[in-house]
Amino acid sequence: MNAAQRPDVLQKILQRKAEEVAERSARRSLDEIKAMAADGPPVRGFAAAIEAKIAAGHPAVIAEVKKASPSKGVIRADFDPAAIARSYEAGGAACLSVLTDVDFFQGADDYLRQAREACALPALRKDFAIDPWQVYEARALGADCVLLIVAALDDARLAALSDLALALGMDVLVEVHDMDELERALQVPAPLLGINNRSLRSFEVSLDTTLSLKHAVPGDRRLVTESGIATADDVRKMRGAGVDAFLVGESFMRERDPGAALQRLFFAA
Ligand SMILES: O=C(O)c1ccccc1NCC(=O)[C@H](O)[C@H](O)COP(=O)(O)O
Repeated sequence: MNAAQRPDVLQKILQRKAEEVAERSARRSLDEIKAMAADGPPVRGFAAAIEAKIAAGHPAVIAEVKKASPSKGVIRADFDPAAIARSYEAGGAACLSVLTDVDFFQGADDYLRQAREACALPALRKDFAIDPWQVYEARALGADCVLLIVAALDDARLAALSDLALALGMDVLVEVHDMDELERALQVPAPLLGINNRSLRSFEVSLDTTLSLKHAVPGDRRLVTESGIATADDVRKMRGAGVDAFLVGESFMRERDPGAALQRLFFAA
């Protein structure tokens, strides 16, 4: 089966996610999860942390806590989210991204709690949000930002989930893969706009995805380039094109000390 014939992994993930939301919301009602969200720890400004780094003349790195992925299998067997978070903070990260999806990324809600509690960085809950219940759940877990993947949502659902997250005090990272999705993303008033360089069909990564869409991102959005950033050349290419915010997982996760790897890649003279 070639890449063009391969079913989009996102569709498989979304099918399973709908089952997961049904299971979780049967165990805990919307009213209960709303009450838990209201009791969540105070929000740390996620977009503000990115802007502060950039205003200080630095790249803003959202450093991902990622054990495994559909494209690569297990990336880091020796996985301690709290130690990784502390290492990222010491290495100069602006924010964390923590994968909580169980079935495809071997993530866990506890990884988000542990990573966030171990440091002062704001944290993105990296999951596949399709339902308001999950947005309340994210806040209850302590998330400071949620990911909304345009390819996973129709316009009405995208707007509703974004409005809800913002109303709960969180930031929203709206993620796109192509021009159609970018145009849809711009209907949502969220400042963080992620361009994911990884194809959901072939898993191929091309930084040209960011470079080819960048011109269409208005000045009031903060472009975050996501996936496949691994070398000094990648960083130079992106910064040369005016991209100052990065979401990086695998290349740090494969290093013994992920924060030292971040420091070398982004802050070495
Ligand atoms: O990482 C995957 O294999 C993947 C597959 C299908 C949907 C999403 C996927 N990754 C989520 C991400 O966006 C990345 O974890 C994130 O951008 C970091 O990418 P990387 O630096 O390449 O680990």
